[in-house]
Amino acid sequence: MAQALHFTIPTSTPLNRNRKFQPSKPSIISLPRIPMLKKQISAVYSETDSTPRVLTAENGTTGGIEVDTVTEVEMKENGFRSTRRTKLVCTIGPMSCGFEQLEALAVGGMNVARINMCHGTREWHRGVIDKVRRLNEEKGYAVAIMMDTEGSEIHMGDFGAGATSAKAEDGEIWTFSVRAFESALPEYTISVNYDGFAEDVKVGDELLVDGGMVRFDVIEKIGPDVKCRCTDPGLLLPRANLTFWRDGSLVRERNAMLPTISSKDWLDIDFGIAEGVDFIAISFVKSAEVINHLKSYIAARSRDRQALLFSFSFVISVYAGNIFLFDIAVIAKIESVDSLKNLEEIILASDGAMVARGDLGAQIPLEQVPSAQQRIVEVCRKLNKPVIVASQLLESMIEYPTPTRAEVADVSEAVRQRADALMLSGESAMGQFPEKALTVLRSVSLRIERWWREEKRHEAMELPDISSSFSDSISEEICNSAAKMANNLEVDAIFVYTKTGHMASLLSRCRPDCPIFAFTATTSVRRRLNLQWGLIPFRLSFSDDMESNLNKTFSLLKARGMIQSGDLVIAVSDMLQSIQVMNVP
Ligand SMILES: Nc1ncnc2c1ncn2[C@@H]1O[C@H](COP(=O)(O)OP(=O)(O)O)[C@@H](O)[C@H]1O
Ligand SMILES: C=C(OP(=O)(O)O)C(=O)O
Ligand SMILES: [K+]
Ligand SMILES: [Mg+2]
Repeated sequence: MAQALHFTIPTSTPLNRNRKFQPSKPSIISLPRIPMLKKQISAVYSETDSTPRVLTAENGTTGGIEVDTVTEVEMKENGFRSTRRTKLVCTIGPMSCGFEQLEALAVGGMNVARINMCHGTREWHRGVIDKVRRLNEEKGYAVAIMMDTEGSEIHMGDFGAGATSAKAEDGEIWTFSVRAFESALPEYTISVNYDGFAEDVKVGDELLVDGGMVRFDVIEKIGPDVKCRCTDPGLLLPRANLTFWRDGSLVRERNAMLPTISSKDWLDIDFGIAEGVDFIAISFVKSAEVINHLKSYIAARSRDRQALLFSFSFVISVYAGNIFLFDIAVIAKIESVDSLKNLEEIILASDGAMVARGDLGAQIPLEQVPSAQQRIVEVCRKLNKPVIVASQLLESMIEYPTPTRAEVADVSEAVRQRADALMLSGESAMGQFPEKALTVLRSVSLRIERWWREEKRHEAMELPDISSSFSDSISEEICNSAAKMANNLEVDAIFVYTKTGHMASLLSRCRPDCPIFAFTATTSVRRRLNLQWGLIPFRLSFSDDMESNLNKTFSLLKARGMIQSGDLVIAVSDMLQSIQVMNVP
């Protein structure tokens, strides 16, 4: 196959009023041959019915194009230039787990549904996954699923007997105990999940619940029980995180030696792999090692699963660095002192990161959280990994229907930093107003993005070369150039035809002014792209013939009223590494 960089370059200056031009003959810059593994996409797995299927441009499952119903409506109403670039993650809990509630969130712009394995039963988690799947299949959404592990840090247990919270008042004496309680807890008693707790704490230590939402002084130790006096009153919520401090420093004793992935987490991970979740988020990551370990585990398990599903000798692993079609992306949660120390190596090893400000704010002084956030977002952008800003974005909306001004300012700061995604936790899991909270994230994102775009005040970020092969370098250069051209020519959209999503993510990394339409042949890649800034993922079966791909796309999108004749588009593809500039015919 031709290894060429195709530039279809306009003869006249393209920036006239209606940005139309007469294309000249394409000028072709020849590059050395690179093995492109063109045939390897010949078989892909259709996830809707568990039967392997051959997808080609001619006999694709739909012959059409799949896109979110919400995106489609938004694009028709506001024009695609003003679609939302920042993606939204919602934690699902008792207030959002019904089918109608999930649908309302999907309508409201939820791109990823997160289930937190700290809470709920296996049956409950499976129920949520099934409902999201059904929503995708029946209503055309591409909501991805993120499973968030519990991790082995110290936390309180449930209250038992259906109690959902307890109030600790100033001066009250509470017992934190490692005993196993059969039924309801005695009054003023909290169970602790970590057996070494009673040994590790000392009289005089300060005990912080949920990073300081409630504080206690340790006053006495009696066997498995630790008696504490409340010094800062507040609400105790089930499974809240516990840290203890001595002489102003976080105590990291034997608990620092707890494995990042506990035995319960491994069971949950097996469950996530079996269910085919899109993302697994790992709590309290300390180093890159654990991420590498998990990734090779997932790869091995996915291969087993593939072997099971395919008794035929299809080639299903599609070359893209080391990405497989069944791969589950691993998200490193940055929420500890160690994760900040090893930030670059952790991000490099992961497929994305989360600024988990809840626990992070319990491990470093609160006033250091904003700069840590800025640094994490920046490192992720440079290394081309999606980043989620999480926790307390709209905390007051758990109880109230409108956010505080400060919360809106916090959300807009994350949008201004151009994080890939924002996340709701308690607001959507157990708050009174999940949909309203999502609406606030959506409208603040849209407004701030537009404001910054119109003012052209984004400082350009120096993006380092990240490719490890010559072929990848070509893709990277193409994407950097395409994004720059898109801004200079003020094009309406960038189209990217991508098998693995890699080329789409490289474009997203450049944060261009226009939206990026990402066409991919597989539902799982499409769902995964839903976490990345500025990407509008479509499922489309396409071939290696760019001309026919473009014609097909134009006619399908035009038929649905999503683009118009005359719109100016830049198209790039990872099969025929090329950039083309053209008006929609
Ligand atoms: N599956 C669930 N079942 C019950 N409650 C949940 C569930 N998921 C989340 N929650 C509630 O929402 C709150 C916020 O969610 P999240 O931030 O994910 O957890 P945490 O506060 O434990 O870190 C939790 O403290 C819990 O009260
Ligand atoms: C997102 C976080 O993790 P979790 O809710 O699982 O504690 C956090 O700590 O901010
Ligand atoms: K968790
Ligand atoms: Mg956390």
